Amino acid sequence: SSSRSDPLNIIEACQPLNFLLTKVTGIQEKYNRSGAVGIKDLLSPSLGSLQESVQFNYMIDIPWLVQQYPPQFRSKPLVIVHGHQRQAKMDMDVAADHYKHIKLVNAKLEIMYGTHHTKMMLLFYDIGMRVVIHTANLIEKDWHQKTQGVWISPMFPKCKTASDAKDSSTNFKQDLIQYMEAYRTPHFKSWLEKIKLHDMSSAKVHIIASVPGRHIGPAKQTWGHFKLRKILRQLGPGNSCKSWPVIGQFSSIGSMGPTKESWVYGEFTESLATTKDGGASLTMKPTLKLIYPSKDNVRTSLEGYPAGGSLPYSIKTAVKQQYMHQFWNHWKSEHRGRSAACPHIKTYTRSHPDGTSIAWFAVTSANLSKAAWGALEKKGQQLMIRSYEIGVLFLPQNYGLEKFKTLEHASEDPLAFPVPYDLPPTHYEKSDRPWVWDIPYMDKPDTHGNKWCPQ
Ligand SMILES: CC(C)c1cccc2c(O)c(C(=O)O)cnc12
Repeated sequence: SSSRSDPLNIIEACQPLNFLLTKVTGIQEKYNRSGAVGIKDLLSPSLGSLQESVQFNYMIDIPWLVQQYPPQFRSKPLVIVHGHQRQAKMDMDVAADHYKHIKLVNAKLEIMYGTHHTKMMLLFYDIGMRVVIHTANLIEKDWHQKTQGVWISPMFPKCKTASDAKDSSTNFKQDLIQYMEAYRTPHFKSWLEKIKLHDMSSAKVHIIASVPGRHIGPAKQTWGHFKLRKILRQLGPGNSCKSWPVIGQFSSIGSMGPTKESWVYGEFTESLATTKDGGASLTMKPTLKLIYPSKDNVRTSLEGYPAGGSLPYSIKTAVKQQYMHQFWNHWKSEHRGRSAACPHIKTYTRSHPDGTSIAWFAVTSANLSKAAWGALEKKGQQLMIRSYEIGVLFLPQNYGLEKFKTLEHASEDPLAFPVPYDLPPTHYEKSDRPWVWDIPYMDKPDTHGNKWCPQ
């Protein structure tokens, strides 16, 4: 249909960046009408005649997920890739038993505390396939009143022979195949054969992924923040951006070590600050700005304190890293109407100090943690990663540009980048505290008049 709300029109209107936010219940419709999708839009018949799909995720409510598929696709073969073990794995097996079209694949997690965070959909149609890389769990509340990110590929045409099925200039297909091969599971054999028969030359993003392991040699640059460093070294901004702040935005924080140089303002910032051919560590490190909801951002959000149930920053970790306070900035998204839609999206970017342009942008499942991005061990010889993560990196030259203007400050430019939050970021006040999920908040009620008493 020709209506703007038809899912295919939403997808086509967001080309060539194809970066969307999820629809939010309870904000003005104008902020959901363009640049936003719901899960039913992504699975809509108007995007293609679905034959089968693969859902990679962390939290999956199987009955709810099945209901998000349109009736005519609801019994097409569905593979769910998850990382649950022990009781949670058994619970998944029981839930899936009720559906004969569903098969479960259990990702190997051989390093302690690793999780399968990756959120990706492989949608196979009659004429081709789409890849969706996003940040939302497959549970209702992740698609209700949060800010989530979605990158959706163009339709990748199915080819008759593998030689017709080209890759993109960003090696998207090769990197997707390499990521799936890293699961080392025979269940992926048929999917990998199918993927190889698709022409992915239209993909304009780079894949930045993580797989569990102690990666050495070339593998050290294949995953995590060293993959980002490798791409930025080859194709990143020039030295003109040396003074531009690097920005991280996420929904959880791991243990960063005893000082800022231990990891976050050490190896991690060095990767975010990498420029083409110029050594990031040779000259001064740029300002690091971290966007994470304050206690008041959560209290005044649409969900109220319960939004904090998806912001699992623990007090025992927070007390060990008070030095993080210098980096905190509010969650603020006035220009997208989402200041009250707590972020579950994770993004990383490098922005001009005035916020009018950015040098690159990444959206990913990876929070601010060594488990997700990797941490150097053995005198820098190996990069240890605990979890599966996947994200996409947008570089301006893949769109014929030097830099991206930001949509917030250049609203008519079709190539202006739709950054999900307001730039420049707003630093916490002295009295602000980062949201911590396992301590009580009894002083002020939230938007629903409730307090927060976790136990
Ligand atoms: C601490 C763990 C169990 C947790 C709590 C709340 C929300 C979480 C979440 O949203 C993810 C994810 O999205 O991958 C992953 N772990 C989450």
